[in-house]
Amino acid sequence: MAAPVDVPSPYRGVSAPYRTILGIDLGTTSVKVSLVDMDSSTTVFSTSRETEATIGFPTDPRGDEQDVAKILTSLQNCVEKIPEELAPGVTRIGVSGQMHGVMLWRAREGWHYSPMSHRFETGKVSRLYTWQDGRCTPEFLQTIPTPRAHLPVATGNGCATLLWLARHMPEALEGFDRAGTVMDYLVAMLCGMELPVMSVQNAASWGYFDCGSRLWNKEILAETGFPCDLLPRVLDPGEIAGTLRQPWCCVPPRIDVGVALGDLQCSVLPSLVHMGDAVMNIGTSAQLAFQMTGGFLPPPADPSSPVQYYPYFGGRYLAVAAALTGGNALACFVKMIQSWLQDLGIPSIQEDLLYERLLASAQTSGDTPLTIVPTIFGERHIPDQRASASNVTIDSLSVGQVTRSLCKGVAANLHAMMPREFLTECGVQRIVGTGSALTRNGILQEELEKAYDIPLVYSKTTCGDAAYGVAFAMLLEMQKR
Ligand SMILES: Nc1ncnc2c1ncn2[C@@H]1O[C@H](COP(=O)(O)OP(=O)(O)OP(=O)(O)O)[C@@H](O)[C@H]1O
Ligand SMILES: O=C(CO)[C@@H](O)[C@H](O)[C@H](O)[C@H](O)CO
Repeated sequence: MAAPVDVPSPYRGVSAPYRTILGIDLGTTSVKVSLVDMDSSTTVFSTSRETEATIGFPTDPRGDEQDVAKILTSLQNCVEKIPEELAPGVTRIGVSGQMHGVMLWRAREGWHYSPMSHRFETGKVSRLYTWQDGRCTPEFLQTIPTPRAHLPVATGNGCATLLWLARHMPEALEGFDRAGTVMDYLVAMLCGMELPVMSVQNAASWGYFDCGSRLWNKEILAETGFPCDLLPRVLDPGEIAGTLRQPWCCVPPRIDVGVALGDLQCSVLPSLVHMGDAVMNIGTSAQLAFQMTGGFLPPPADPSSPVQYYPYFGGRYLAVAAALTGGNALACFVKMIQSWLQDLGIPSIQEDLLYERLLASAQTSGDTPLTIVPTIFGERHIPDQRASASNVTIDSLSVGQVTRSLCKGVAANLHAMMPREFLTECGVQRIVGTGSALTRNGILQEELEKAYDIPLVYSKTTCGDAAYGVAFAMLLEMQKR
């Protein structure tokens, strides 16, 4: 292991206007960073970048893979934007991000640090096999052992992906001796850790993890030839994983870094302040979640149930409808229009402008009989279902009507997974809407309000960001100690 680099003079004895926690979210579409003031819990700086990390030709046609180097570059470009006067005040780092996914790296060769630029570069790493990866078909899932866990295993879950790779593409595992989510890799890199650690939240999202005993199902996995040595040690949410070894971009060294958390738990935490509230977060995917009372124990695994119980904070659980269909359905529509324009030799239109025009035409189109089921990625409880359109009439094909029915379809899909009646029976009286795919889309808001017909309020501040949420989680943890 390399010796820690000396603290450069700019970090010595500098006082900053705020003492802050740096929250990082490694999302599927974008990375976000938030500096949260420890006294007021407010955001004093935030920025984000689209990673454009998706690889065009994955190793399996049903796969969904991202380039880890692009994610790291986008993140460091964000961190470098932290204003000079705020950087010395960073006292802790919290990391959250896309759950379920898995990447591999080689110990001591997984990254390189440049003492000149204070930036890292990726070394010997695999691609990131994301939560949207579809190679573990229902047929494949039937051939793998039943886990001893309350969460069923679905395609895109880390352990299922590793099992698939071990069986069908063993060369993809060769040369690697470490694995984790991309967030665990980042934490290991920042802290110079020989072995990565993972939180209960992300371990549960990989499958084959028993939240009760906090143990991996190693004996079950070992029988299948699964490389159990790759499974990281598991910590509780809020625990410290290590210490930042070197100055990183503008962030001073020797500050604590928390074990990486799930984006789902972090994005709902700041908004779930009242019992009786549920949080609806729509980013690349969509989740509707509320907190179960202390002492609640989840029922045994039921893969056909659209509601699952995810580990939250302090040993509690969240009831969650985690739809694979969210902003990605609209993003797919936008990409389709752009590629049609290109194929037809018509000048392309900027993405943000296209969203603006589509949403404006849906605003004037009013209701429509056209029905779109937008489940292009299937859903975990119905993996074979794909998107479809019905009730297509000659006068329901305007761009505004198609956009509106797509939004209506995203709302209907979430409502089918966790309907209004389920929420009210569980005491939910209000929904807090967060996530940029929801807060930027007035049509989606209208359609959700119609579908749910219970008060829906929107959190337009950064409170709904997982980057803010993970910083907030660390702040709560510090206040407890
Ligand atoms: N200009 C825009 N106007 C409205 N919606 C947009 C616009 N640009 C992107 N979106 C929506 O936002 C979604 C991406 O949201 P976001 O950046 O929050 O993703 P993310 O943080 O990577 O998601 P997640 O946290 O789920 O991984 C896209 O899928 C798209 O539906
Ligand atoms: O959207 C994601 C990443 O960008 C996922 O991690 C989801 O937020 C979510 O964690 C999942 O669908 C819950 O099971």
